[in-house]
Amino acid sequence: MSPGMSLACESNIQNESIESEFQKGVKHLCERGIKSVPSKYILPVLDQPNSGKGISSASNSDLKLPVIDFAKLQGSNRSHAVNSLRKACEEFGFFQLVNHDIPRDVIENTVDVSKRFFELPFEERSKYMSTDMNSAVRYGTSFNQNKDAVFCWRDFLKLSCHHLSDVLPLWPSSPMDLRQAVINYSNNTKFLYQMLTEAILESLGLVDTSNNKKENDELEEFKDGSQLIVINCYPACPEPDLTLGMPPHSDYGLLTLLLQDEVEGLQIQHEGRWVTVESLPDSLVVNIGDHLEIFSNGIYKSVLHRVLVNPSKSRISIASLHSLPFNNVVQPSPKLIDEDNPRHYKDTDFASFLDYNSSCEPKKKSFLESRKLT
Ligand SMILES: O=C(O)CCC(=O)C(=O)O
Ligand SMILES: [Fe+2]
Repeated sequence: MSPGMSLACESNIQNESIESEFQKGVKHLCERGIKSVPSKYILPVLDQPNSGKGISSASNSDLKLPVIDFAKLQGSNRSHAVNSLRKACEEFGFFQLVNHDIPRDVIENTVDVSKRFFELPFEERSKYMSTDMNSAVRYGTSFNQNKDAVFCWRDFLKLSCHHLSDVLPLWPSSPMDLRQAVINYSNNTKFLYQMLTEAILESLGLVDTSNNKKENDELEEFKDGSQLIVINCYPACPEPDLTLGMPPHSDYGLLTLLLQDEVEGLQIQHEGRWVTVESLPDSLVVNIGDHLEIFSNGIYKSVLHRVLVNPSKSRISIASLHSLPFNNVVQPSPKLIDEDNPRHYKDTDFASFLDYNSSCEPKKKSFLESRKLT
């Protein structure tokens, strides 16, 4: 072998071992004391958070997400709250949910145990690493670490909650209280999801509320859907202007309920601007996913959002993603289609979303775009 070839081999081996280090996640990288962002995480200038690209960042005082009071949605005279919900879903695709009734200790325990999970030694966390998108438990990094050319500044733990008795033994056994804390949290968010779904169907005019009857075939199907808990960890980043915690994306399912800690970072796209979502004490952030945009035949929008990282503080968020049962077909509600409002989307299902994700680098709303009828 010529000396030149041997050098080329060595640098390939070096590149491969650096690549495999990145696969271990951002927390692992930070624990090794980096002072700058490695090139693997540096976005092309136009995709960097402050590049503009025709979209400016609004400050918090500028614009706020609508606030929906869950207690009022549950009351007997709820038509005003249902109207506010409809407006929030039409105009923002996102809202803050207050008075949601999840006990404070359930929330605090979930955030606390999530932080402790990410503080475990890498060897313990890595037991749950899997590149299989269908795995019931998956510890990973970036957005789609099998495909992303540039990595984002996020590690995550995904826990499928469906069917709980089958998947629970697969969830991390350490920290010892993780399973119980996440079960409590997921039961609470499932209940909220079910109540919100009922109110959302009502806001679309799809539930017969006369005589206190709540009749709707879709309601039962929605209520019994799938649930995935995603715990996101965004370590403090030495150069936050060069990278993102999550790239602009929309969520695939029906509804996402998000708990963020006190560190802000989430931004949503609204009227051509990036709007920072305030961290309101005791609230949850709720957003419409692709499936609900399809089901509502485009009346409600699944909105692009992204996550900025912080120069000094690590951030935790916990997303509860709700969708239809795995094999169900998602289609625009026939009741929302008529001559004036033709069908805007093709049928889809969760499996085709996964296929799409495994076959290409997910870019922004491309899955939803692929379901649109022209
Ligand atoms: O961390 C956040 O604030 C947002 C997380 C998110 O968008 C997601 O998990 O899909
Ligand atoms: Fe999201």
